Amino acid sequence: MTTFQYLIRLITYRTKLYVFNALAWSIIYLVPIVPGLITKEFFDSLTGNDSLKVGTWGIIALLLGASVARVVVIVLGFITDVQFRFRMGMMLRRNLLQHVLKQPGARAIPVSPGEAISHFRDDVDQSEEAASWSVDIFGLTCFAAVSSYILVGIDLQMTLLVFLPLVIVVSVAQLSTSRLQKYRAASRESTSRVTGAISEMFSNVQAIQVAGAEERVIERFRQFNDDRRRTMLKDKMMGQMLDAVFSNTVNLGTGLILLVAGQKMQSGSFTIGDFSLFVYYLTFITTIITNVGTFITHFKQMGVALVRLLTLLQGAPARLLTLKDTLHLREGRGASAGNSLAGSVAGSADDAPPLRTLEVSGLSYRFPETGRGIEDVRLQLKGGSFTVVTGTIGSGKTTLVRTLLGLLPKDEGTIKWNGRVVEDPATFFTPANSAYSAQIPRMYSDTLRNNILLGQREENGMLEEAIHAAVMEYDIEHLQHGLETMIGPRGVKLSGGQMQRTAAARMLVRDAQLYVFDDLSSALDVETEQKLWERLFTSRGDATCLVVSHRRAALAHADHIIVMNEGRIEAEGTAEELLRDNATFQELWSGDERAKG
Ligand SMILES: Nc1ncnc2c1ncn2[C@@H]1O[C@H](COP(=O)(O)OP(=O)(O)OP(=O)(O)O)[C@@H](O)[C@H]1O
Repeated sequence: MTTFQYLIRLITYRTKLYVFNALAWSIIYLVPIVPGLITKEFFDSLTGNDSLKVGTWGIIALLLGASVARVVVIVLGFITDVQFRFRMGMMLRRNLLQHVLKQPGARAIPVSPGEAISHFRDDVDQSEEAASWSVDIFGLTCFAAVSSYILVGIDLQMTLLVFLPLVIVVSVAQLSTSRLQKYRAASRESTSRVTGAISEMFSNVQAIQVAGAEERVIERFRQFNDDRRRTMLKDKMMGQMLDAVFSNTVNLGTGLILLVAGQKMQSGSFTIGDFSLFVYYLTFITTIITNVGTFITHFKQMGVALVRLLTLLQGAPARLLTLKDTLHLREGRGASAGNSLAGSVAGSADDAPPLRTLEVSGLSYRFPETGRGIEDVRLQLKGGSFTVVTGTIGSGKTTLVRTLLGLLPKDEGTIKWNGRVVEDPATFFTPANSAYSAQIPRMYSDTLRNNILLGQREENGMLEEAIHAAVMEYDIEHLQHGLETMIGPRGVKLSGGQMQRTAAARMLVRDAQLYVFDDLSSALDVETEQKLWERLFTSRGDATCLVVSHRRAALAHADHIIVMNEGRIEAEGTAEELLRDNATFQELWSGDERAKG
């Protein structure tokens, strides 16, 4: 999509509103024509050349009337402009958000959260700005057409002198736009890096402290800021230089007109009224030149914003950005697409039939950055079984469960629920079909209760059961406000083990047919870990469990164990079989023993 096509798509999002806005602003720009003519009339009345003959008070009344009319249309223009800009900006943000929400959870955005926020905020604002300024171009063109008609009628040569600067400035602006575009892109990039670094620092405070990396992190942050200062300076300097060129070209034109007008007035071919009209319109022509330049600048910057917004789409068609839809994410296209997806295969997220078998065949996913991941994974889970995926560090355990659940987009492979293909795992593997707890659980700045429930209604003692199964009851007793204790970024910091068990409770509080745990017990002491797996094993009822772990306490409960190595399944079987036949498993088993010892 070119910048121009993007602009057109933004404009046509609410065509009527845009036309109304353009009309309002055309009137705003045209209204000054009238006071110009009235002022000419006034000066001509002094020399007896006036044609209206309304007297001084009549002229004052006309000027007042024109001013009031202008104020009214300006208010109207701002109302339409705000309406148009808001809708356009919200449409872009909505479409971007909808796209991000539809992406596999683990690859929803291709940049850091800080950078993504900057795209949502600044690049959308930039696009709004350019589309909004395009309205002014209509008004300015109308003003230029009507005023030049009037001025040409008075004196062609003088009129050319008025409009000459316009041509020069537009040419200069055109020539320098590619450089401005480059500087703008660089300043945006460096701002994103600073925002991204702040976000990373705040979310990794503990890791930075533990690694004693404060100095290095601050040094890196300083470099980013220095870089930003340099690029911003270039960007601003270029902008200011263009501004200076715009205004000085106009001043030069003004000087020329004054010189020529002086000679003509001496010769009597030019009245004082004509002179006042030229001078009066010149002020507005200055605005025209500046505003045309501003629009060109905004248009070029919009091109930069478009490229950055498209990165958030991660290769999806550019038209997604400007799809015309209701601003509510839950209504219209979003909701209908969700229903049809879920309904097409293996039932919707709420009504999948009881799980008898979950089959995975040929499942592959390679991270584009490293080319590593999982390759041709084939496995089968029986309904009600307890399967543990184990393997050395980096062998692909997390990638396997994430690809299975649709959190990573599979490159190849089929997933079947009771023999029926699951077309969209991301939509399908959600409660009440499936629940998942990630390796690094996320906690929110809220009460422990809300962190577990995450919007789920509390009913039938499910919360207490989940807390018990997750071995959390002792911890809750010892927290000052129990379940109402504020945790997360601005509350009590939970230990790694408490976070893992909170995540387990969060998962268990949801009824699901398939529970997927990724490394749930790595931060637990031996006794708690033992208790946790026992309780999970007994409280899960008929549910099927897929557990990523290399811990004996988990392996001991497994009906079936899958050993991963280098992204592939190396061996499968019971603990007994694998202990007998598989060297990797023997190593993992004894490694866990050593870790405990
Ligand atoms: N975000 C990522 N980008 C690029 N490569 C990745 C990413 N995450 C994992 N990998 C690579 O994919 C491979 C599998 O990683 P994965 O995290 O699935 O292993 P794992 O067995 O779960 O390891 P661990 O026991 O440390 O959790 C590894 O080689 C890893 O380096």
